[in-house]
Amino acid sequence: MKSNNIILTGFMGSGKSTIGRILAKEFNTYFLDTDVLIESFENKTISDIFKNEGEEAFRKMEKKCFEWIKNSVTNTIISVGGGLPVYVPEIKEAGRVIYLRVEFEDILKRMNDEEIKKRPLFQDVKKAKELFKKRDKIYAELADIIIENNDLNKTVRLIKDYYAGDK
Ligand SMILES: Nc1ncnc2c1ncn2[C@@H]1O[C@H](COP(=O)(O)OP(=O)(O)O)[C@@H](O)[C@H]1O
Ligand SMILES: O=C(O)C1=C[C@@H](OP(=O)(O)O)[C@@H](O)[C@H](O)C1
Ligand SMILES: [Mg+2]
Repeated sequence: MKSNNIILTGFMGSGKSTIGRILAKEFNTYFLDTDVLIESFENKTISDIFKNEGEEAFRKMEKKCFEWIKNSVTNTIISVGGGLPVYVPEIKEAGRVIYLRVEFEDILKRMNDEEIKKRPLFQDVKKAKELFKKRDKIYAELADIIIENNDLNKTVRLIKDYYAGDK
């Protein structure tokens, strides 16, 4: 299916959900966030899923969520959880993939306690840094475009310009 979706990937805290919401307004189109979808499908928070059912169960939910998106969603801005491309490498089948890249040290600066609390895999900063190093290459390999997301407005403008050039 030719979907016209735009998929935002990147590490936890790189700004996928924030930028996705803004882009959907700018493009006057729909917005989906896989974490929000999973929480709603399961009627549980991500933290509770990790705590009570474990990461493997969460990855199965992500895979199911992705399959649904791939088969049913078009013309939508989709922010995916930071781990999804690692476990669902066929992500490109559902749309154009943009990697929102931010250096780990900069992510750390923008994450407050509340943001950290929501993310089970960000509880140990050393482990999160190791995860970032491993995933950075994977995100880059699976992306159609890589954007250094330091300045929110600049990122939105770059993505808009990129799509304007497409038409
Ligand atoms: N340039 C930026 N782009 C997007 N979010 C930013 C930026 N700078 C700071 N933030 C903040 O970073 C935090 C994490 O953003 P979020 O969109 O939830 O990330 P993700 O969905 O990638 O985990 C939010 O509190 C957001 O307001
Ligand atoms: O990187 C990961 O493995 C995860 C990222 C989270 O989403 P964000 O990238 O929006 O924080 C969420 O899906 C879950 O906590 C696992
Ligand atoms: Mg998010």
